[in-house]
Amino acid sequence: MVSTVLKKEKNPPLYLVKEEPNEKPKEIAIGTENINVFYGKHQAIHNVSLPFYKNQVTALIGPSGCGKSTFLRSINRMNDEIQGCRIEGNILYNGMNLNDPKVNLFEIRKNIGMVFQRPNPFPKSIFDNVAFGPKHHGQKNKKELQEIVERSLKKAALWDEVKDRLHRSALNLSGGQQQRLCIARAIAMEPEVLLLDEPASALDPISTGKIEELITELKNDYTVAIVTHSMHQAARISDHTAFFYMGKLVEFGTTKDMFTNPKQKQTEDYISGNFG
Ligand SMILES: Nc1ncnc2c1ncn2[C@@H]1O[C@H](COP(=O)(O)OP(=O)(O)OP(=O)(O)O)[C@@H](O)[C@H]1O
Repeated sequence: MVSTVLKKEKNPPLYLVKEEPNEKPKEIAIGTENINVFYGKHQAIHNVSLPFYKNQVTALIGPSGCGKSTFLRSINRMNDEIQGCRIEGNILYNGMNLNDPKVNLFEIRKNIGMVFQRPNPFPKSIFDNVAFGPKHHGQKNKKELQEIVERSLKKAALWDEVKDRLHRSALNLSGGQQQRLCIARAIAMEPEVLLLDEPASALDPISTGKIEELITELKNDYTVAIVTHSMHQAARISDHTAFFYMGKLVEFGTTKDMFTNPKQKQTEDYISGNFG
């Protein structure tokens, strides 16, 4: 006789979490070791060690002011641009410590690209925006530049929309297109790592959807770290999630574990909206 077990109907899940990442050996593309960041006397980041796995998306989440952007900016030394900001600790990449003052900042930012919250295209043509980085790194060959521009715009899922107006101003593009252009501009440098600081927060839902789809595609070629306020977004697109609170890393794990079985009470409170 076949017996049927009636399972109690569960509440619908809060977040649609993407499936577990492929269980391939996890190579670390870049990692931080005991990072502390200070703005003058104020310590914004406390002792954060975090791996970023190759070809995976890692989401940095946490309440406003917890230090997500500060931490993200330390990875490619963008905080160096802020007066009074000091970083301690190691940023390990290809056997180097990027936090060594001797490391060339130009090279760091070539390999570790960054896209900010507000799209910030240069007041130049679409073509010149994408070609800007390679030109400054010495690429003068016109044909090569054309190829780089086309390849980068294709990877940023923008080519079809702009291929007939490459020499018109980038400022006439929509906000969502401008943000994909900024991603194309970062990709043109052929980085290994892409740091995205709330790249969709200024965009409408359709453009946000396009950026999310794009990030999922980009991880085939790049390692992606993304700061997001949207936990739905983190759940949808990331493989790993790091939860920050008051400048400290509270928990890090696969996105599935973090959203379905968080280990720390603070993480659970935050993702279930019972924070504060
Ligand atoms: N340029 C700066 N100068 C001085 N303090 C700063 C600077 N930028 C950030 N801070 C401080 O560092 C702490 C962390 O800020 P940060 O912007 O990194 O947090 P966040 O988690 O990214 O916040 P949000 O989600 O609101 O963007 C805050 O206390 C903030 O006031």
